[in-house]
Amino acid sequence: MPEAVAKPESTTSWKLLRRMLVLGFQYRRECLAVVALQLVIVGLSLGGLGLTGLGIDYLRTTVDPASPAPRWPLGMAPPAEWSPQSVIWAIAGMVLASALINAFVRWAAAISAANLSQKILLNLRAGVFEKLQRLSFAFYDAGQSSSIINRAAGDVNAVRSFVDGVIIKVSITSLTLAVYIFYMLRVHVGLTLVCLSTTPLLWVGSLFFSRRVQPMYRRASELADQLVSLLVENVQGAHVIKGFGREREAIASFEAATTRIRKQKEEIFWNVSAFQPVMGGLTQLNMLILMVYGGWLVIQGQVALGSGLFVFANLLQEFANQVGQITNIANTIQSSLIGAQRVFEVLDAPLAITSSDNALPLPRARGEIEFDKVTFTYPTGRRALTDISFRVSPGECLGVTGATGSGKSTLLSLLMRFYDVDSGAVRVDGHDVRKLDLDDLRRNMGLVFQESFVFSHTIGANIAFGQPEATLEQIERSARVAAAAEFIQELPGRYDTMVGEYGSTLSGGQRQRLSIARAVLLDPPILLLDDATASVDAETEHEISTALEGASAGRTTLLISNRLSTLSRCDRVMVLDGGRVAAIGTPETLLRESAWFSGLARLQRMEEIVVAR
Ligand SMILES: Nc1ncnc2c1ncn2[C@@H]1O[C@H](COP(=O)(O)OP(=O)(O)OP(=O)(O)O)[C@@H](O)[C@H]1O
Repeated sequence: MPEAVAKPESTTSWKLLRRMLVLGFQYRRECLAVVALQLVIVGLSLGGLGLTGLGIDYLRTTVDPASPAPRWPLGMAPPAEWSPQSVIWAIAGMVLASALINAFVRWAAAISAANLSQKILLNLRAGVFEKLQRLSFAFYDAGQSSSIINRAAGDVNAVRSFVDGVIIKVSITSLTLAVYIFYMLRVHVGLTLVCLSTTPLLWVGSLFFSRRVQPMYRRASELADQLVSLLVENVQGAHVIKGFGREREAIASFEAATTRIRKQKEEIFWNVSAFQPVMGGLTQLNMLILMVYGGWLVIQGQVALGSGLFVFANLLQEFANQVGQITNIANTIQSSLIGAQRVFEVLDAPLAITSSDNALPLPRARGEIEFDKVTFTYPTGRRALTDISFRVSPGECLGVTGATGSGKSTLLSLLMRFYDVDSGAVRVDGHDVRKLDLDDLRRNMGLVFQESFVFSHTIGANIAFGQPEATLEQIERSARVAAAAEFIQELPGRYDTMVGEYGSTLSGGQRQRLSIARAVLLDPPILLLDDATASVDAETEHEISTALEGASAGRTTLLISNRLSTLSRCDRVMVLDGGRVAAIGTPETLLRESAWFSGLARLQRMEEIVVAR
């Protein structure tokens, strides 16, 4: 079965949640450290608050000796000879000390939370990137590259936020709420129960909110994909856009895409911002209850003014803040669920093309190639090859020609095992490629693509891409074989010259020769050349043909081309037509026997005559 991006419906939110909890469990030690520090912060805040309440109670008895005496905790009662002013100074000093320690612990907590975030992000990105490297072409055919880029860059952030924004926050919030409730119950049980009676409404509200915004977050991710896709297309196709004077339309479509994102974000924002005041309003209701009922309890002498009502009011406010966090947490859960789904789709995509457990090693192939009744259909359902059979002997050069879309490049993809055949077999040295070790198989082949891809690195690093440890001497030798040495010598930094992104500072012919040098450096027994001279002028064609001749010497070569001059250098030529073999033989035989080949020859001779005139 080809790899494809799994359907979103196949993964329920519960399954995703469970998976992310498992992921969070991997970081349990770091999470526990962050939670522990937060608990110290809560403890210090409560300590400071309790001390302030005590100070108020002390002041009250100082002003009105008939009022209830403050209850000093842990034998903290000040010596009788201390003046009221000294006692207040002592209490204020302790409040300040606890605030300073609190600030230090907050700093430590922020650092450990940031470290944890980065660690998770790094691991997730590495995991996704590694998987992307191992996935075969069927996966890339099925998913848009921009969506894949977004998953590795942005969505991993959403998954990370589940650990630090949900798991840790839920732990902190629930522990903090528990501590607050315990403290409030100690002040007065009845007052606590009455004030917190509105809390279930908050939970129902959160549930409603999360159901409402989940589809909005999913849509926002899709729109972000579309924007990246548009951006990539516009940057890569900048020449075409300028050439056709379509800048205005390009700008308009980009603006439309950003507007769609803005509107979607606005919708999310409106929902979040409407939800927060509603939740806030509910918690303020508690304050009303506190003033009426709590005030009565103070008048009755059942609750102290400072360590009772004052502390309680502050706790209630903090309680409301913590409950307000539930909105943020619900919000983060939604966005991270969507992100997680998209990241896990990549991580879970099955690897369709892998080495089997008992794969045969192939250190160095002799170079025999055989296609035996091969039929192949792309994952999109497009049949590309039907019942193809041919053999290439070691050291032989087979030219492959045929109309566009006749299946030439597909032959190379099957040889490299970018895809597996539907039926029949592709063999190298008599072994079915599916039975061979995949790395060994690919190491035995040098591939030059139709579109040569050059990395934004130095010329030398581009040639040594398949063998980074290659010496400068080896690199120079490969460049000479590929007829690239001459133009490289003329570059300002020679082999250390940086080439622009996608090789934009090189001509098409130069890029092709770099690719040939890159393939030659590996010294592969099999060379696969995909239409290297397709879109170059006669002079460059000559240079590339020279390069190809040098490169293919002593190797089995499959050379795709529609140029007669290139094909005539091959031992035999195969003509493909609609994914089938139409003819195969020496160039001379084909000139007589293949209508397509003789037609090609006629056409190109006419071209030469026109050029000569
Ligand atoms: N990744 C793909 N997914 C689906 N269909 C594909 C894919 N690549 C190629 N095809 C289709 O398979 C058929 C054979 O394509 P292939 O690239 O092998 O032809 P080709 O002879 O090399 O063409 P050209 O000379 O234009 O490069 C074409 O009809 C093409 O549209």
